[in-house]
Amino acid sequence: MDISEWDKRYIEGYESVARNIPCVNGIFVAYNSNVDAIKHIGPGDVENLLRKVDADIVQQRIYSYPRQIDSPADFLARLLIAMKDGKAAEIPTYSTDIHEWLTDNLVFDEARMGGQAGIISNLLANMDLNNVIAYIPWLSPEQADYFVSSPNLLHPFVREGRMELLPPAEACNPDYKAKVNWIIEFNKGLSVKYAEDRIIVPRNNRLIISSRPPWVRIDMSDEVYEHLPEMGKTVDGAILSGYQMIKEEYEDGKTYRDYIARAVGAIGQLKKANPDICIHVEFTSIQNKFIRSAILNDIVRNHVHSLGLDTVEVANALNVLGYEELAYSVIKKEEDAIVALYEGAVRLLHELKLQRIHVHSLGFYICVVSKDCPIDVEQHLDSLLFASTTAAARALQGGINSFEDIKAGLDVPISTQGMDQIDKLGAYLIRQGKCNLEDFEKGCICTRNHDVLIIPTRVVDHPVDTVGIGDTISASAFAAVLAGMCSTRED
Ligand SMILES: Nc1ncnc2c1ncn2[C@@H]1O[C@H](COP(=O)(O)OP(=O)(O)O)[C@@H](O)[C@H]1O
Ligand SMILES: O=P(O)(O)OC[C@H]1O[C@](O)(CO)[C@@H](O)[C@@H]1O
Ligand SMILES: [Mg+2]
Repeated sequence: MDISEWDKRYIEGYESVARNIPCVNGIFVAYNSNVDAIKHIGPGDVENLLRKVDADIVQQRIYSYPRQIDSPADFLARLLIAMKDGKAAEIPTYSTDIHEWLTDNLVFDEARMGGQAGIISNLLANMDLNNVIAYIPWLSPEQADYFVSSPNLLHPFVREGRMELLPPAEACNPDYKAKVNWIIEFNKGLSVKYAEDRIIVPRNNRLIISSRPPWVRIDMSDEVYEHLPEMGKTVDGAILSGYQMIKEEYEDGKTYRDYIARAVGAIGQLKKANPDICIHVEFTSIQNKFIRSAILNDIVRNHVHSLGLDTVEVANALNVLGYEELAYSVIKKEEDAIVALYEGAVRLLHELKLQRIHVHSLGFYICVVSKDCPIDVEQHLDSLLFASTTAAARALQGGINSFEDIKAGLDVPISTQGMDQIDKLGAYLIRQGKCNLEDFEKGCICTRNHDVLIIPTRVVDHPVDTVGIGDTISASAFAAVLAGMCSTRED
């Protein structure tokens, strides 16, 4: 398909999802939500920060590649690395020192809802989904204020053994504090002078400093855990995220094993009263390879149906699953990186026994689905096109406040770079005899072992923010998949 044909197919995708979305009963969303303190850095900002630290130490830190932020030099090292490559990154910090240093030295531009579960809950509620049940283990009054106030977005609260669903502001715990992450957004073309070097940022992206205070636990109160089957019964799917915060060891003697077991138990509880419930996990950057591996092997494999992630995260996942070479080919900037990405997605689908894996990249998405996924390839294609439209609308407007807002995404141009990338993949697949030109051009490739959807996406030249666009893509696509399943059941 050329761009004008894709434009038409995009409208069909939007209309089909708009028709079907009302039949989704609901989605359960847990665990992570925080306040994102967003700073768009401009000319001179990084140089100012660099003047406050020892340049030699920053240089050493660049070489040592800190996987957690303990000092301003660690922060600047990871910021320079992210800016040089235009790559997204998320690095944890376990003390409040860096937060205080940033507050003293940078003024944030805006504070908004952050965390996959927070962003996704608001998006789904604003899309008018019938019923969004959000569960945030550390829901504080300040955090609750960032949730949209809407009757279709509720949070469980157990009173005298009975579960109630309440607006977040009524379900929060007044003793809890908000978790605040700093988000440093940098724009394509920004020039930064560093020692003898000059960095020119190749792509708009962001660095996240994820605060990990000791009270953040990926868990549930026993009461809510016991009532999960009740909640599972009322929804068609669950979107789970935040596992990146699991630590190897805790101050009180607990270990990652306790939290992994509980996470798997929670999925089991949701499935108890609703064996057909479809579970999506939104992956993210996980610096600790041991935890990354445990999440994939012990939570995702065998328990989860659908996984959403960006290209760096595909490489990271492949890396800990023993596919180091393929992981390297995904991230090195060579001609065949998209082929490696496709091969990697296929590997992950089968290795992790998923029904669906959705990889989002700038300019294109690749989704690989198993043969037993209950909707057909055209419905999968609709869901991806709908997700790209929703993401473009968010990048353009900074948020989605109603289903109607999504339509603006249809006016954002389809990325020609994305088209060029997928043409490379098409040439490879056709050469390998995996599909013919006609199927490839339609975006749907059916093979004996799985089906593959590949679409060019809409890219906004000057996005309001980039943080949270991936969450928007995965959640809107997943909601659309559920809508496809419900409409298929009703037919
Ligand atoms: N300007 C843009 N226009 C449209 N989509 C974008 C734009 N910038 C980024 N994206 C999409 O957003 C995704 C970012 O996902 P990810 O790295 O997971 O971020 P986050 O976790 O913050 O949501 C990219 O993979 C790309 O598909
Ligand atoms: O790992 P954490 O602290 O939950 O942070 C997740 C981060 O990812 C995002 O959800 C974007 O995907 C941010 O809004 C948030 O700061
Ligand atoms: Mg993401």
